[in-house]
Amino acid sequence: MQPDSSINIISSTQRITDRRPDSVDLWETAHTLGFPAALWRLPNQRDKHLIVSFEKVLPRVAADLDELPAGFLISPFDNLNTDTQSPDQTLFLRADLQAIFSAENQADVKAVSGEMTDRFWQAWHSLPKPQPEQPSNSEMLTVLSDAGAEALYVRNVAEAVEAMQRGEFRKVVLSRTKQVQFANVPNAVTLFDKLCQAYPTAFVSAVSIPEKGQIWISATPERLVSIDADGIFRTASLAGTQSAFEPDGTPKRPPEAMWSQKEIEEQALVNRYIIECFKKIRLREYVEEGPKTIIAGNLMHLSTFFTVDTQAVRYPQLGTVMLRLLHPTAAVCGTPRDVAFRFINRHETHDRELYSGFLGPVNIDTTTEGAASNLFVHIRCMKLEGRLATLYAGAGLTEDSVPEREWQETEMKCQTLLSVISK
Ligand SMILES: C=C(O[C@H]1C=CC=C(C(=O)O)[C@@H]1O)C(=O)O
Repeated sequence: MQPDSSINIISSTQRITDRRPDSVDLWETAHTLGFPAALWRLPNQRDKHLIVSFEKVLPRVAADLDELPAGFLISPFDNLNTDTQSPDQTLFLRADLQAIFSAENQADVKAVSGEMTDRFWQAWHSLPKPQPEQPSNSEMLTVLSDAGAEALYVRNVAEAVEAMQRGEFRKVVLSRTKQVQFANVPNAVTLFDKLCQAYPTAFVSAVSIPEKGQIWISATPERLVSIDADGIFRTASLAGTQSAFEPDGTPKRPPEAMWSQKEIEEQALVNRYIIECFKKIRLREYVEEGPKTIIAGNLMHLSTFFTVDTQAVRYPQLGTVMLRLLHPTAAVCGTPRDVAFRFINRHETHDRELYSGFLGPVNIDTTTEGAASNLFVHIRCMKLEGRLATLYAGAGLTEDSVPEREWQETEMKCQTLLSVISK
């Protein structure tokens, strides 16, 4: 595809200056100007991507993959398509400036020509010169104690179990938060880079939302909806959790993992939820693979993979339609969905905000083959507000759940980020 003449591109042969911007430069420039930015790395890929939106207050849009221009979506959990009161709650970062960084952190940048782009480059030129390496964050992170948190969580799980034993619903995912304080405001790009290195199979991202004063950072293992350049649709069900390590620290072998009946049932419910969504649109031509044990950082899960060739089934809008039907899946909400959603709202005392929503690039050229959209469930994430980080973790409950074990599971999930950002 030929680049548009109104887009200026810095390529390896065409530099606008003697210094080429790296991801920290572009992130910091966006931050200085109050522009939203998203930085991400797709699972099993090396290139990192960054977009900057020149809209300081992000538009709330319908998550329509067929209509939206290139950009990045990030949706709250509390964003049900049946909620007619506030139907469009997904935040959209339009790709006004777009950069791809190769493994050497060399940028190829493209941006639409105009006043805002000029302002951006001026601000970049005025950035203070790169500082020597900052000290690492180790020993500079304090976990803030929340005395009643465990007791409250355990009580809520016990109530959920009783409700499920009475037959009120089959599954619910209850979450909690854990707060940590950095001694100094951490560099989001450094945290992002550490996560990329630690978790090559995760979707790793950092999203800066200046209007909220928040940066969300995550390393999620859960794909929600992808449509690649050839029109291949992908989704997956993910549930069931155990440590990826033996008590002596040796890594477990995924094919030999043992799963309890509770975990098999918990994942089967997510699977059934996805199949029900296909049934609603009478789509039978999906390929289902699994369940298989997968590694997600320090943890293992059960996952089933679904693919559909949207060209073969002549359903080009499948991604958009399934996104509307799937979110929030039974991996973060429960079944039946609306009953579980109400239980969560009645029992969780924190606002989930963007945790357990979805996020990812839409209509972005990720390869030479054309534009693709890749949306993930926003788990294994934290919200950064200055020096304060709030980590979020949930556990899928069934009538067989043991409350204290579920609390332990959320602790392990918090460790996915904590063990990396504290190094
Ligand atoms: C809700 C979360 O994880 C979900 C995804 C995989 C396994 C899960 C579980 O075993 O409970 C959860 O359903 C989370 O990490 O906050």
